[in-house]
Amino acid sequence: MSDVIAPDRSGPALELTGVQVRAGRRPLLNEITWRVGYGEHWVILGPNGAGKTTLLSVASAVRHPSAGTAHVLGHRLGRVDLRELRRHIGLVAASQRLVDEALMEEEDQTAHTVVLTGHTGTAAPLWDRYGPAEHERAHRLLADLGCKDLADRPFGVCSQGERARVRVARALMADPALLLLDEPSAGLDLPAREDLIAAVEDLATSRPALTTVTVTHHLEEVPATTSHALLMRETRILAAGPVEEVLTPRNLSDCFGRPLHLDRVDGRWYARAPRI
Ligand SMILES: Nc1ncnc2c1ncn2[C@@H]1O[C@H](COP(=O)(O)OP(=O)(O)OP(=O)(O)O)[C@@H](O)[C@H]1O
Repeated sequence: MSDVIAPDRSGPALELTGVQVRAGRRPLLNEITWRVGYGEHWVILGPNGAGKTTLLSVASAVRHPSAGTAHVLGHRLGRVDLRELRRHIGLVAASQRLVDEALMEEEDQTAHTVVLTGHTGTAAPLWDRYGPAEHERAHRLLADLGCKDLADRPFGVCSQGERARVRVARALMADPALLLLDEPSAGLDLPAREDLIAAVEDLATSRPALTTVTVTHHLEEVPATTSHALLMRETRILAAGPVEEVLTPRNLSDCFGRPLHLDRVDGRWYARAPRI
């Protein structure tokens, strides 16, 4: 019998207790205690080098803590096959090569093909593994992300904004319980950013069981459907909890080390530094 593991929904989606991550002697994360319930939508904010991506690497079952315990989808890292666990986690990160985009461009593969590769979690398509149901699902996901017209377009000619939404569709192909987005709007122009945010907000409604964690540098990129926020500074959590309690001018000023004003319009946040 294979060791297939499934998300355990009797507890939280993520539970990190006293987590430390070191690279050599250098601490990258310290005393991280964090709990994410199923169906919650978190944003992680913090200055460059605070440890946000390192935290996502633990949450995505890519990295073990050096100390402390991390449960991901109810399974303790260190006691479970990480590759099996990662089948239930969708990760969209500009820094990671999840799909061989150069090969996709070279071979004129379509956006639909890129989404299909999410089914096998491979960098290139494995055609004998995709039946009519997978093809149909890839089309549906492109439609869900507001880009069904891209299905037959070569991925290589898609704009950065279109690629960003195709990557999210690809991450959803394996029907993950947890979707992690690391700076999904990086490099997008204003309309492309807004389209991506709208697509992520729609997911919160269309997939109520999906848990999401988004890392971003900009308050303007925080989806209105965000339920919780975590602020990091210098390897540690500064504040974490319901978004209305955490995203305050005082917390943000402490986090980024300068006075900041914060506005909220139609559910979205806008931050700016006052002129001194
Ligand atoms: N393998 C490693 N060895 C040594 N230092 C590392 C390693 N990985 C990350 N770091 C350092 O750890 C710190 C935290 O990195 P991380 O990428 O988690 O920060 P971040 O908050 O995501 O930053 P940014 O906003 O700039 O993307 C950085 O100073 C980085 O240089």
